[in-house]
Amino acid sequence: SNYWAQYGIRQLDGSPAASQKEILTGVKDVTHRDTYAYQQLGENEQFCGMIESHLKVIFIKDLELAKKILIKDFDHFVDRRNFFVVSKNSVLNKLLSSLTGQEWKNTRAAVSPAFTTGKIRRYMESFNSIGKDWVNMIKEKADNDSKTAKVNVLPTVSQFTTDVIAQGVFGFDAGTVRNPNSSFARMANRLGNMNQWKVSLSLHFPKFFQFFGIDIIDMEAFRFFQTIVSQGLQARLGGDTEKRNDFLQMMVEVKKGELKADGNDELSSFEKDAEIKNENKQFVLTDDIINAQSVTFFFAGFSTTGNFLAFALYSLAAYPDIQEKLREEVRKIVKKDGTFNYDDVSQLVYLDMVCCEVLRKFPAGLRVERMCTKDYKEPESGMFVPKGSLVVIPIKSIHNDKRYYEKPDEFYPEHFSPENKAKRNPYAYLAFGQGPRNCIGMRLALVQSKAAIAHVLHNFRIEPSETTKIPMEGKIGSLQYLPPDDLELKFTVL
Ligand code: HEM
Repeated sequence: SNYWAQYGIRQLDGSPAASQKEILTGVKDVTHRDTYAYQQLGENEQFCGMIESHLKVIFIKDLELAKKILIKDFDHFVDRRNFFVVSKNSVLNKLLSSLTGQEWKNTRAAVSPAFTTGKIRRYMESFNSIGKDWVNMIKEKADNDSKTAKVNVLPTVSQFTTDVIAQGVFGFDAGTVRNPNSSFARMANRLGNMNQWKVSLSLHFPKFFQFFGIDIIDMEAFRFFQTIVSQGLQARLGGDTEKRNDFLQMMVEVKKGELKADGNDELSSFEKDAEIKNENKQFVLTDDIINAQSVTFFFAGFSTTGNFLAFALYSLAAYPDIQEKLREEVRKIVKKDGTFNYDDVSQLVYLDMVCCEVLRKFPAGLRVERMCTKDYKEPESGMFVPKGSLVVIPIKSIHNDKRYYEKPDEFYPEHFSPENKAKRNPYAYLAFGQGPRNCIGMRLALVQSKAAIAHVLHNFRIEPSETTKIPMEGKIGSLQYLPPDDLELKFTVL
């Protein structure tokens, strides 16, 4: 049926790119349809309608429309679809990424100060100490003569990210770099790496999952972290007076009204507004909400950051000249003891260009999605978005559009030179989404990853191994873009 015809909107059928059967069997993902729809729409077609199982979708191609949805008329598009709607577990519905309406606004405002650069600075010490342990662990694996280690990239980077989360969120030394089988690491992997096929099915048949009470996440792992968080919170709220530098500590400070953003400039105007609203509403940050936000790190921050690092190391191995240039930059700021200073790392221009280019080519999230919560009419384009429909902004297609990027098929950090960046429409770069509901962990993810890359490049030359496929193709799975499981690289001690 042609649902969108009643609103005078062109309806596009995405099934030539991915049939319902291919999607349900996990061979393809709805985002294959995004790529197809993006190509089907003409230069001047700004959007179209699509149907995705039970969802009515408005698919956006035009960046001005994207801007209206993400910022100017955000009021109509506050919510995201709830990935965990199928779950019996109410705490999952309290994740920042799933919350809706006013409750989302309050929670976002309450936890935002914990994600400003001033607060992330607190973590730099652990990025350095974990980074050094990590580099030493890789060195121990290197062959005595050739000084080369073959590294299975994904599990290796996740040792780093696991310890960083354990330390940064829970103030807990998980020791995964030293002992890759730590129970914290096993549980983090179980929680962070969801069964893609199950997730994909749940998106199509939420009612079925609800009816049979099927959980899409690993509940045992989930309870493991809930227990750690509850105990940590109680200790910090109770007699534990030791000053800690972790997320739980900041949440306790929020609860007591002690945590403020360190320079107001760092908060977006939305966050400032929300902060004021928040005081009026007397929003109470309950232990349940804190608990849920701590677990968010695993869903929203764990595999995204690990995958980003894996893609970054792969890109540097595949482009030795870029690697060399970056190593020179990194070595200018390394301190005698092999660590890095927060401000120095943040100011490296080429490192930032390389990271942006990695995220342009390999965006962890393939779409920005917003649920329309009240009917929306955009007068210039004639676009009408009925309440209850889903707006899709295709990140990967926009990142590969020649109109915005000179050499979309190449790995070309110059796309993000200060001059090129200044010339480009900012909405053409959506790796972390945009607007009030963008990625709250962006700064944390970038600083942590930049520290990891700096430690690796200072100590190793990275090269493809015999088994590394060039060019690498990412795997597409339930709205995410993932590196291949068997990505292997050679690390040679310098
Ligand atoms: C390279 C790593 C990462 C990438 C590429 C990434 C990407 C994204 C994207 C595309 C979104 C959707 C934004 C939108 O809808 O406009 C998002 C949301 C989110 N991210 Fe990240 N992310 C990363 C790391 C992290 C980390 C480390 C955290 C730590 C807590 C995090 C927490 C979140 C949360 C909580 C949301 C939902 C925000 C809300 O609904 O208010 N992310 N991320």
